[in-house]
Amino acid sequence: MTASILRVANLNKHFSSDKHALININLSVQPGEMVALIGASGSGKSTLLRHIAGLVAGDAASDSLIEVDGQVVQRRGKIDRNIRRTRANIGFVFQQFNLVDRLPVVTNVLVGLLHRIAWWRGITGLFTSAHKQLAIQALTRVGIAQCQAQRASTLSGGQQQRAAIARTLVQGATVVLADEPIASLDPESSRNVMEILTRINREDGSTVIVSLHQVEMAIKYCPRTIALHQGRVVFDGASSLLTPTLLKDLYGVQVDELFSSTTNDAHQSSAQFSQGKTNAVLIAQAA
Ligand SMILES: Nc1ncnc2c1ncn2[C@@H]1O[C@H](COP(=O)(O)OP(=O)(O)OP(=O)(O)O)[C@@H](O)[C@H]1O
Repeated sequence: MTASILRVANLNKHFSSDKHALININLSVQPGEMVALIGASGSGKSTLLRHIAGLVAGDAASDSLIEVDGQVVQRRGKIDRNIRRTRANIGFVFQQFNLVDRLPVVTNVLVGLLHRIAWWRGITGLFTSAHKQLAIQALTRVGIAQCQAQRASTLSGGQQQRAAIARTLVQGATVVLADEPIASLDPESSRNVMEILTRINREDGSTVIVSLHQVEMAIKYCPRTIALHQGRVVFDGASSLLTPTLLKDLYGVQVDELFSSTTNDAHQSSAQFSQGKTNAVLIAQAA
């Protein structure tokens, strides 16, 4: 059996005594999987992704462990001291793109190399022409090479998100964590970004974990879905098993938040849903 590329064991996170944001999370992901993380607002999606990237430490009281590609990210609430090296393999795509507005797109993409090149080149901006070629290749793959010299602030939201994905490409990340990458995009740009993530997953074999509000996007693009509800994993299985009945069981009235009413994808998936069966595995629903 292949070793997991991501392992999360016994992860708990309290932000305060009455805010238990992640409750006993256990999961593993195999190399090359494309996994959706769904859940209503506040269910813990961002918090979980930030723990996986080692940006936030879990509760010290839990016997927790997060490993990416065999490297410890954090254990028992302590970020590993080799986190910089581990993070070089983890690309993070944010909802708000996290580009430097006043810098050219190509320079923003080159930031992805900072983990891999001599520190003095990074701080002086002395990237080699081979580095720049790499950045342009990445921009070509995401379809915005023509924007390379523009300031990031002049791009549309969808283009900015594609530049952010190009940054993870030059980084050579084996695991891409995308935190609601389409939440602020129009339907066409959303589809575009999801298609690019799918291509990276299929062509490069990168493992992609993408948090989404819209369940129809999870079903369309991700073979596996992990659903969170109030900090707990309540479903982990094939996305095709997610039916309206199951989602209603899992989320009650909050289920409406998981469907976008305006996109074609939403209409297609409701039709697809009405033919579906409710035979999925529920996890910890009673807990
Ligand atoms: N730094 C923090 N301090 C206190 N509480 C926090 C902090 N970060 C997150 N939380 C709380 O933890 C819970 C999970 O938040 P999180 O942002 O992970 O949810 P989410 O599923 O990503 O939501 P959304 O879809 O709205 O982004 C929420 O109740 C949130 O208010």
